[in-house]
Parts: sequence; structure tokens; C-alpha cells
Amino acid sequence: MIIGLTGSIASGKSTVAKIIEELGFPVVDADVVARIVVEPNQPALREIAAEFGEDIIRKDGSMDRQKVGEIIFNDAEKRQKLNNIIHPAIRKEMAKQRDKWLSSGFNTVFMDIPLLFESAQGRTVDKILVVSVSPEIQLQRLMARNNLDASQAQARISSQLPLSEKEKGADAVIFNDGTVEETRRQLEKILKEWAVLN
Ligand SMILES: CC(C)(COP(=O)(O)OP(=O)(O)OC[C@H]1O[C@@H](n2cnc3c(N)ncnc32)[C@H](O)[C@@H]1O)[C@@H](O)C(=O)NCCC(=O)NCCS
Ligand SMILES: Nc1ncnc2c1ncn2[C@@H]1O[C@H](COP(=O)(O)OP(=O)(O)OP(=O)(O)O)[C@@H](O)[C@H]1O
Repeated sequence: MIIGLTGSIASGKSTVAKIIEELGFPVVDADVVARIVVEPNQPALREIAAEFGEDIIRKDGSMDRQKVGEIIFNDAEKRQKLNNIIHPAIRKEMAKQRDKWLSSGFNTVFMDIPLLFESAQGRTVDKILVVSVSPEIQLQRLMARNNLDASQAQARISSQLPLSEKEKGADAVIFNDGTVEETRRQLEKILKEWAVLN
């Protein structure tokens, strides 16, 4: 079974993914893959520099994430341009990693895809698990984790579909407002209902 794990920025996907790995399941992380495909000299990085200018490449050849973040989180059109370049490369690399896990004997693989709905990847998974959180807690956790002020954090949150929309498209929702322990209990209950966990 391929399970898509999604939510919104700072809703708790990585926190849930860590619990999933502790339960013994493999997780393919789109954010990690998104870093692999823009490593120095990767084709996607060349295309991004051609689109946004060479100054998004640092002296060591790596992508200046801060600069690209500033460009795309405040401009929907530029964000779409970046997505059109990087998402196909991410999808290809994630499918490769998924198939590696399946061929090494795992029956269930989790795909941690923040933009599963935005990049219409719902069809690539059997079940969708959404990690949701209240807007106040999401903003507070994002500001604390990324050291952003409220408007920077809100720009990132607003660049994605609202969590209320994602909950509607979910096969199951984990409400992550409480403690990590309460989140773990919800996850284990859902995985037992899906007969993924006995
Ligand atoms: C724009 C970039 C360079 C900013 O890097 P930075 O290190 O500051 O942020 P980071 O990568 O940790 O992203 C933080 C969160 O922002 C959100 N986010 C990232 N990219 C996007 C995007 N294109 N659209 C909307 N939200 C996004 C995700 O929730 C992500 O978890 C980086 O996010 C990036 O390369 N994004 C494009 C790749 C992508 O779409 N990733 C999501 C995979 S589904
Ligand atoms: N239940 C919780 N209780 C307290 N803090 C939490 C809880 N869940 C997550 N956090 C914290 O909130 C922040 C965001 O969580 P996390 O990084 O898991 O979200 P995410 O969805 O993976 O974010 P992103 O999409 O930006 O990668 C982190 O600092 C994390 O430690």
C-alpha cells in the first residue's frame, strides 16, 4: 500500500513521519528529494537559474534557498514557474525511491508530500493521510521553528491550499494540536483500521 502523508507547512508531517519510521515503515520525503534535485549542476538547478537569474546560485554552486524562498513565497506566478521546473524532477526521484523500498520487501511505503493536493499527486497513492492543526498553533509553531515574523510565516502558509480543504480530500486526518503522544495514538488507531498495523 502506498500512503500519501500531507498537511501544510508546520502542521506536523515530519513529526508524524518520524513516528511512522519508529513503527518500522519507510518514508520517502519530498522535501529531502526537493533538495537532491537542486544539488550543484543538477538539470533542475540550471533551469531555475535560467528562469530566476544566476544570483540564485551561491559561490559553492548550491542554490540560495533563502533567495528563492523570498521570490516564490510572495509571488504566485513565480511559484508556479518554479513548480513547473522542479515538481517533475521530484516526482521522478520519489518514484525511484518508492520502488526501491517495494522491491526490498516492504508492502507499505509512506510518501511525505507537502504539496500532494497542490501538485495533484492524489492519484499516485492508495490512501491519503492529512496532518492538520489549528491556524493559531500552526502560525506559532512555524514562527518558532523557522525564526520568521508573523507576516513571513503567514506568506508561507497562504501559499498552500487551506488545511480545511485538504481534510476534505483525506482518507483519514490526524489532529496535531495536542501533544506528540496524542498524535501517535491517533496514527496507530488509523493504521490499525487500515490493517497496516496489527
Ligand atoms: C522555495 C525553497 C527553495 C525554500 O527553501 P527553504 O529551505 O526556505 O524552505 P523548505 O524547503 O524547508 O520548505 C518549507 C516548506 O515550504 C513549503 N513549500 C516548499 N516549496 C513550496 C512550493 N513550491 N509551494 C508551496 N509551498 C512550498 C513546504 O511546506 C515545505 O515543507 C524550497 O522550499 C523549494 O525548493 N521548494 C520547491 C520544491 C517544492 O515544491 N517542495 C515541496 C515538495 S512537495
Ligand atoms: N504535537 C506537537 N506538539 C508540539 N510541537 C509540535 C507538535 N508537532 C509538531 N511540532 C513542532 O512544530 C514544528 C512543525 O512541525 P513539523 O516540522 O513536523 O511540521 P511539517 O509539517 O513537517 O513542516 P514543513 O512542511 O515545514 O516541513 C516543529 O518545530 C515541531 O517540532
